[in-house]
Amino acid sequence: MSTHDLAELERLALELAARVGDQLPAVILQLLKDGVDLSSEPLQLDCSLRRLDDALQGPSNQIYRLASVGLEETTSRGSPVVASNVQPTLNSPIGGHSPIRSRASPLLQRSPDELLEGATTGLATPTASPVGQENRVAKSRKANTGLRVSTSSFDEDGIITRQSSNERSVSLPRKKRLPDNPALQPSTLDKYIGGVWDSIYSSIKLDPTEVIEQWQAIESSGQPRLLIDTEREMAVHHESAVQGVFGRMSILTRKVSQASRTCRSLEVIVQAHWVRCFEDRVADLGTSLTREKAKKQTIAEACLNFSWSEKELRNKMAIWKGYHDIMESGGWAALVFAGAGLYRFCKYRVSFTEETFATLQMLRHRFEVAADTLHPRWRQLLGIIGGPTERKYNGHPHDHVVCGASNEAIPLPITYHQWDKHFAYEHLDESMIDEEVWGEYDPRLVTMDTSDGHKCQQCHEPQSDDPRDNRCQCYPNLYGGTKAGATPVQVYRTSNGKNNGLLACCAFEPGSAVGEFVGQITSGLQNIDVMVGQTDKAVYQIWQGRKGNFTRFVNHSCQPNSQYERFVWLGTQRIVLMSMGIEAGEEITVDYSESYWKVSVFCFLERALLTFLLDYRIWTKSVFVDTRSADIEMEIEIVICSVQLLIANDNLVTSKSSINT
Ligand SMILES: C[S@@+](CC[C@H](N)C(=O)[O-])C[C@H]1O[C@@H](n2cnc3c(N)ncnc32)[C@H](O)[C@@H]1O
Repeated sequence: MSTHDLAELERLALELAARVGDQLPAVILQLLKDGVDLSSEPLQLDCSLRRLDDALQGPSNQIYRLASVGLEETTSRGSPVVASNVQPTLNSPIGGHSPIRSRASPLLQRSPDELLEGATTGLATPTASPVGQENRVAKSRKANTGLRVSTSSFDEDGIITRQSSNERSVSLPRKKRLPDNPALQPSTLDKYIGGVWDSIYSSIKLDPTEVIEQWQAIESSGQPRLLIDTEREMAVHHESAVQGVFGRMSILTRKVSQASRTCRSLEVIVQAHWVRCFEDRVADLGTSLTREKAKKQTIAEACLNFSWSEKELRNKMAIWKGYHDIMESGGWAALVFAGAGLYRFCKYRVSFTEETFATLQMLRHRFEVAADTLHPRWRQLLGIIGGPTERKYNGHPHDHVVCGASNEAIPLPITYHQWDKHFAYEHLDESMIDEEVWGEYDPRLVTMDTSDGHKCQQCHEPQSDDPRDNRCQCYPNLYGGTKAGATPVQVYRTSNGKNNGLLACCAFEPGSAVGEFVGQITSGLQNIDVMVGQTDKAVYQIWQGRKGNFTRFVNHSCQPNSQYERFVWLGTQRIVLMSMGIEAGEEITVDYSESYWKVSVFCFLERALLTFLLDYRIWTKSVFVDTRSADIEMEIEIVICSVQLLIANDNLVTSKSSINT
């Protein structure tokens, strides 16, 4: 077959796929308008080829089913969540949903018999036309799609699991009833742990130098330098000066708040440590006195040093003992990063049970991994009590894989050594273009009118990286210049054969972004896990095998708690992992079996048709695409009028096709 024929075939396959992709949304919309409930039964899209010679023999001709794609999730599941911020786009055949998850097309490995049986296929890789494209084959790992949600609240890894699959619905979060007087409510363990994660992943900077700097600034001039400058500018009193004052005051307030937060951590460190010293002193006196007398004498000594009454001291001690116990089980990070609820947690002691301390012990290394990697100087605070100030976990937060109950975290590369002794992973904040493939071109660029600046395709508000100009609030934690700090997720070691997975440390509201799918923008990879992106101009792959971000560790589940969404930021397509309601402590999962590629019928058909035509050298007249549910049966017939695709004779003739539905 000549190159020209191949090109013609490819063009034909693309055209067919485009037509199917174009018509499908309208067909589904029409069905919805006709009142057909597409959510009650699974919909199926079948793609078949019929041999022309069979067709000529009559209606009993053999139909070659190429692939079968369930459509139910594209019409029902995603909609409620995305309704608020995702509009259908031209590029997604079924309403702006997920791009596809690509694995090598099983079609490529199938025998004609298997094809005739019409087995459901996997995903096809796209045809892109980047510079220097080559087929690079890498090791393939098969996804097992059998993950089911169990019923316990904590599994053996200390991971929260769902109570029932029904909870996985995408309804918006229910508002919690506020307690009558929140300030007086005792803090529960969940709230406490949430507070620790919140502050570890917040922008606070726990570092003794913060306190020293502020103190020195006050001492040297009577008041902070920042304020003196500010007042000078205020005298001028024109608009930019007011703005300047505001800016400086914001910085001063931030620094003093940081210093105050650091002081609070220092305070609880010394108070918890004081309890340990108290116990030592009691033990020391206990060598010559009864324990009761030893304790009484130690309290008397302390009252003298603090200048407090015994009652006052005992009240404080009760709280400090709480700090000490938390530190003993959850480690120093559990105490140092405790949120505002720490005092109440220890005062009411409602959750001071064995289970609580077992849970904190389980989280100890997880807290430490996050604290050490995100706040490299936090352990310096322990210097105040002569504690160890050296970091245990260095590098990037996701260089460490946290393990089940109370085990130390292990280095990420070790978890891949069974497949690759030299495994290394480079953490990226932004995707990188594979220049060998795309040169200078970014295949994620979409065609759009920017005469009026960049407008969001979903909310239609102006987009900008400068937060003062940006009005798009679609995924505010990812785009718009007010990026939050690190995402509260950790790589964890699963115990059920999935190798690593991704854990949520904090809850993610339905519809909020967990993160962007970041990796190497490439093309032409086969037999390897890649995400396929598609714009009106190009089809590209995002590969995360050796570089990327944490979305690389998201496993498949048939009852996922997140999904991928296309989003265009400043004219460049992004793929965002969006929460469908993720609880703190839960594994983050997506459905990357059929549901990813089923929405991109376009890519799938394109490859399926092409492969079939090329491999089996048949000539065809019609392609049928059916959508079916249990009670409705319909058929979208794509009739290619007088197509003569005579590949066997190396003689390719095509004519214009038309589609009937
Ligand atoms: C994107 S990676 C996810 C992270 C992966 N578990 C790891 O350790 O690198 C996809 C691969 O994870 C594995 N995987 C994902 N979900 C799975 C599941 N539910 N059951 C078994 N393996 C799964 C498969 O090997 C798949 O090719």
